[in-house]
Amino acid sequence: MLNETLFVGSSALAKLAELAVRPTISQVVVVADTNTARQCMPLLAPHLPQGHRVIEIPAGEEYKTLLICETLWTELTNHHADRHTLLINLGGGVVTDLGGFAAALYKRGISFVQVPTTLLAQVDASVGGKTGVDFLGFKNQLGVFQQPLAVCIDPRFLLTLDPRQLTSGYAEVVKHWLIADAEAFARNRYVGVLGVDDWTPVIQESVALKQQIVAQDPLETGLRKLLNFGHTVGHALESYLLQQPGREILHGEAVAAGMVCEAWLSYRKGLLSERELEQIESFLFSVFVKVQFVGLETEAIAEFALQDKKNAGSVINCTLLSGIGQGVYDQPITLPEIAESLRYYHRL
Ligand SMILES: NC(=O)c1ccc[n+]([C@@H]2O[C@H](COP(=O)([O-])OP(=O)(O)OC[C@H]3O[C@@H](n4cnc5c(N)ncnc54)[C@H](O)[C@@H]3O)[C@@H](O)[C@H]2O)c1
Ligand SMILES: O=C(O)C(=O)C[C@@H](O)[C@H](O)[C@H](O)COP(=O)(O)O
Ligand SMILES: [Zn+2]
Repeated sequence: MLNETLFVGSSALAKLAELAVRPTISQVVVVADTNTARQCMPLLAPHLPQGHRVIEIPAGEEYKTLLICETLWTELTNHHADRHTLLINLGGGVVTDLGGFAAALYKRGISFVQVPTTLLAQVDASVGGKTGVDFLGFKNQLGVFQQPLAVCIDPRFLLTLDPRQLTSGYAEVVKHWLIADAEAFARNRYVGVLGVDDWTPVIQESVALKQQIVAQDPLETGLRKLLNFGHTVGHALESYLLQQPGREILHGEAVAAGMVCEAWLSYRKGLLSERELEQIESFLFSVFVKVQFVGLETEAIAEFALQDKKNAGSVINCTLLSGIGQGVYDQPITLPEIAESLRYYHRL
């Protein structure tokens, strides 16, 4: 069962204000990163109760770690935050993942509200209860499923977002189309990154699609693995490049590359037609910059997939496509196949 309450639109923060003054809440603590503390706090602040505290963490994927959780837990402890504390996570997927995880563990669990401020977090990361941090260079290696009290999505936060970050978030929107909405893909495939003034309908559609899947399988025993399309190869690429200073890429950029590789694997396994593969590739390359690596690196990148959470024993399970708008999960693939898909991507 999902118990998260979702609000999308310019009244979402007013809903948060109502939640934050519940008499059962002892104190309100906002977690923000250095950028969202500066650029997003002005929109949120009028909706916060008096006496709230703000804890700032450094911005960026390299800080989605246990060490930063410890600094957060230390601050909470030093300020006598009890079990009735409400944590408000104000930021992109790094803040919502880490803040949700930290809330789930502090005193065995305190309530938290997600206030996502990037497109990626608004269409994906803040919804569905996956929280966690990276560990030993592997993405989200430590985490829990824990639903927030609410998710409050105000698209006005996107006004200060860097265009590269906006495009990165768009990858998860496209992922949702490819696994479950052929009509939306067909409607948008000649458009490029949507040049819309109001992201509200795009966010609403994407979130509804994700919620529909999560509601049927919140703990990812089966169907939810559809939401991981592009991530077996995408996370491998993201993790590999994260370890190489100066070559880091954004999560959505990695997922976009991963979707090309996994669409090609789907084609190679006879699940996807050549025409569909070509449509997916040409759309993705029209929107996302090509991720740079050399052919010699493909084996080392593929190795990261050995830690993918969908795996069972030595079998690497991937989510593939049996058509545009039709994901299929638990498709076994091998390390050489992953490396080959990366070489295919590299040659394109
Ligand atoms: N839990 C999930 O279901 C889920 C889903 C998808 C992705 N993720 C995770 O999300 C993370 C990526 O999230 P992201 O792409 O939001 O990155 P991010 O959280 O690093 O945010 C990107 C950058 O934008 C800045 N920023 C955020 N909002 C801003 C705003 N409104 N204006 C100006 N600057 C702003 C941040 O400070 C940061 O520098 C990855 O760690 C990924 O694994 C989780
Ligand atoms: O919500 C989900 O389920 C997803 O898989 C969404 C992904 O976009 C997201 O990147 C997620 O954090 C990946 O999870 P992981 O289990 O592969 O770490
Ligand atoms: Zn993702």
